[in-house]
Amino acid sequence: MTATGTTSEASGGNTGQKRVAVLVSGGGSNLQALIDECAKPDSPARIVLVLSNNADAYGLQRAAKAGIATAVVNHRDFQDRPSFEQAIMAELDARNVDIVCLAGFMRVLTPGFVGNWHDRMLNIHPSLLPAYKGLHTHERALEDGMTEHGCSVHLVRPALDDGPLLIQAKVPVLPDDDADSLAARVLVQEHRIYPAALRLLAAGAITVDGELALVDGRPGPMIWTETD
Ligand SMILES: Nc1nc2c(c(=O)[nH]1)N[C@@H](CN(C=O)c1ccc(C(=O)N[C@@H](CCC(=O)O)C(=O)O)cc1)CN2
Ligand SMILES: NCC(=O)N[C@@H]1O[C@H](COP(=O)([O-])[O-])[C@@H](O)[C@H]1O
Repeated sequence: MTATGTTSEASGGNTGQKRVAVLVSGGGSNLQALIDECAKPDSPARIVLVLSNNADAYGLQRAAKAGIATAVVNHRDFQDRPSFEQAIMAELDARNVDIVCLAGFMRVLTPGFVGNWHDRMLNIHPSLLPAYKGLHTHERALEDGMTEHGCSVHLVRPALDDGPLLIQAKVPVLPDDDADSLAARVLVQEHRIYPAALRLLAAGAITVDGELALVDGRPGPMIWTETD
């Protein structure tokens, strides 16, 4: 387990902002969208940690370039998920994190960990949930001949890709699409809805009634299209 700090830690930042940790496993393009959003002067959120289970995740380099503290907690270094997650919790607690964002974090989290972050942990998923939970979503949508696809931001629950939906964006599936072209079209929308969802949650605009998210008091999810 390794961690780095930054000079921005000393500044303490704006005390009114929610302190956010982003968990990544790969390239971190969604992380970059969150970094760019939180760099806005009116952001209600401040990213204080980027943590990865993969030391080679490019998302860690994105964080370092932005002056954000990083940590690596490699799941292979632990005998089981609870001990892996205990190490993650220690990093989050050390930085007084308020909100966790999963951004291409590719480990299933246990109910114990998820319970610590009830209604305070977001995930971005590359499908129009509840359709296509799990992995390989674009391939499956193409195999099924879907004409519409998209992405979702949801509050994380123990059940995979479940939980109250905050924002979704829809894209057309084009006749000549393959998984890569469809993924690229969806990713553009992921980079729009994830920052917007984090801003809403950090600003206190999200309430939850059972398993229904209310966005600014209105039943969610907000549904966006490419032209909104
Ligand atoms: N309890 C929850 N944990 C996680 C959720 C969630 O909604 N509830 N979201 C995922 C993100 N995710 C899809 O959005 C996802 C990530 C990983 C997997 C998965 O099968 N992981 C395997 C390992 C795969 C690998 O290492 O390549 C595993 O953990 O054994 C499914 C869905 C994050 N966690
Ligand atoms: N089930 C989780 C999942 O599939 N998440 C997906 O991983 C990609 C991460 O890209 P990024 O590292 O460039 O943000 C994103 O497309 C995200 O929706």
